[in-house]
Amino acid sequence: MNDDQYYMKLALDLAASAKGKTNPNPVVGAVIVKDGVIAGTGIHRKAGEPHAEVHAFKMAGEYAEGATLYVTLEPCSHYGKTPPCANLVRESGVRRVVVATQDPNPEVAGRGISIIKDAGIEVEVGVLEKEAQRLNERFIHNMLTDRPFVISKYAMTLDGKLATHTGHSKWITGEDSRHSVHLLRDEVDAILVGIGTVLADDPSLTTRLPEGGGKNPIRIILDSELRVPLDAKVVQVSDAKTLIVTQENAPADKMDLLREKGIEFIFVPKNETGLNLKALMEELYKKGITDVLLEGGSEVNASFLREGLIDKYLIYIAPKLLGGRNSLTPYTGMNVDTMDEAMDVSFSGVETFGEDIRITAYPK
Ligand SMILES: Nc1c(/N=C/[C@H](O)[C@H](O)[C@H](O)COP(=O)(O)O)[nH]c(=O)[nH]c1=O
Ligand SMILES: Nc1c(N[C@@H]2O[C@H](COP(=O)(O)O)[C@@H](O)[C@H]2O)[nH]c(=O)[nH]c1=O
Ligand SMILES: [Zn+2]
Repeated sequence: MNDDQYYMKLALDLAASAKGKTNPNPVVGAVIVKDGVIAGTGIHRKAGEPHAEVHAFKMAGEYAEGATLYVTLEPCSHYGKTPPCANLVRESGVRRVVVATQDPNPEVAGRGISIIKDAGIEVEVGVLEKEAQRLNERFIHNMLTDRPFVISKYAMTLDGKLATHTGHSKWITGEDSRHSVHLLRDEVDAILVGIGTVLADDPSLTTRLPEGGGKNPIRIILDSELRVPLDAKVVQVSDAKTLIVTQENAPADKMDLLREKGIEFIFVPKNETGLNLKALMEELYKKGITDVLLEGGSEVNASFLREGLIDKYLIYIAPKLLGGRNSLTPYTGMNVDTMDEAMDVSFSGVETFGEDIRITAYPK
């Protein structure tokens, strides 16, 4: 690893410490190095607050003169909630700027780099670019599609079952896995399940971290016939906000009852295969939802898979075997006739949580 990679790795680790806290903004880390000594570091902590570069320059002070700036995302060039970092960099006195990856935000998209280059400052782009893009996969997806980043997460036994044939599923995975799921919930804007899971598990879908803290994502329930029980845990909005996705012609009196309990509704037209999920995703993004943790169940998983709306897979596998002719599998209802119609993914990593493993995969 050369010096540039060393300092960029540090900037990436700094950025990653704010993962899930800066939505809808990306996470960004900045490191200023002068004569081989780190003179300033900065991270973007929250949308609307100063950017990473601002913190780093404040800390570096006059050491910025003749220094090198390492930043995990191209310095911004627009007036969002904060002034453009590219101007700050131009006036800072730095001699060299190393950028991990360009900012795909159409407001920036290379303009930040040009402003800095035009000022005669040496700029290098692409150091640890893959790592930087993976870290901001959610933000990059938002900028390229104007849709939330959808993570399909489920827990299954070694023989691929979500529950026994009686529907019993508590628990498939152990404490460590379930804790990591709550860490995921803390990071995402919304969690989405189908009415089937609500009826089967009566889940709370809240974030419960033993260390406390953590925020509750917005709970989105796909319920086109409005079958949700009035006493379901997800209807208790004191815990977390709940959005029910249903049809305009769902029973009005039940909708009124639920509205009185603080439930909000999104109406999405039904097409031949069910609710129009692409339209739903676009609508959710307009409401500021930048990522969705899809927690099933098997029918909803299958419909998102069929629509090509899954952007990342987090699959927990427990060292258990259930068998069962009718036991639920992760994408029930998604059926193809021959292997060449299979949906391909690429495995990107395997981690262990207690006795379980978690596979991370991406659509091909
Ligand atoms: N059954 C299992 C899971 N089950 C996930 C269910 O779909 C549902 O999200 C849970 O019941 C959520 O409950 P609550 O929100 O915590 O009250 N998920 C897991 O990671 N492991 C399992 O063993
Ligand atoms: N967080 C971040 C950047 N984020 C960029 O700026 C946009 C948000 O601008 P604003 O609304 O002013 O916060 C965001 O969409 C992304 O393009 N840029 C940077 O130079 N450094 C940072 O630390
Ligand atoms: Zn900026």
